[in-house]
Amino acid sequence: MTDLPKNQVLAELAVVLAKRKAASPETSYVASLHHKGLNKILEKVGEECTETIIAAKDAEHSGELNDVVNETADLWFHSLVMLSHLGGHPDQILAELARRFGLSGHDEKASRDTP
Ligand SMILES: N=c1c2ncn([C@@H]3O[C@H](COP(=O)(O)OP(=O)(O)OP(=O)(O)O)[C@@H](O)[C@H]3O)c2ncn1[C@@H]1O[C@H](COP(=O)(O)O)[C@@H](O)[C@H]1O
Repeated sequence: MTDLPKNQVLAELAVVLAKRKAASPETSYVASLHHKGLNKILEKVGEECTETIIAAKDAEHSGELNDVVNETADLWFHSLVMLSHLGGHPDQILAELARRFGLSGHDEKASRDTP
């Protein structure tokens, strides 16, 4: 737990994930994922995605969001490891979301469907 401001978390995590590419798999979980390769990382992304879906369905009935928050954090984290493994950076995702900001999904789809 740190007092890192929330708007710096993705950037700081990206720095750590990049450094872990050269770290020992014995001492670092992220290094162990990089070491095992893309297929293992994608397996973890898929697992966390499924666990997020299950937590969301449970939350629909219980109204309790703790598990959804934890599983979504696992999903985001493993997605960031995937991005890092491929040489990407969270800024690219933030830039894409910023580009889409204010553009209705219906309008965007209609513009794609127009020949
Ligand atoms: N944010 C995270 C983070 N979120 C989740 N996890 C780990 O993700 C792993 C997988 O979660 P699972 O629930 O699937 O756990 P599991 O059942 O033990 O996994 P498997 O048996 O399937 O391998 C767990 O070991 C969690 O601890 C994380 N590990 C690391 N980080 C960040 O990455 C940094 C670097 O981590 P290290 O490389 O380990 O130093 C840390 O300082 C953190 O900031």
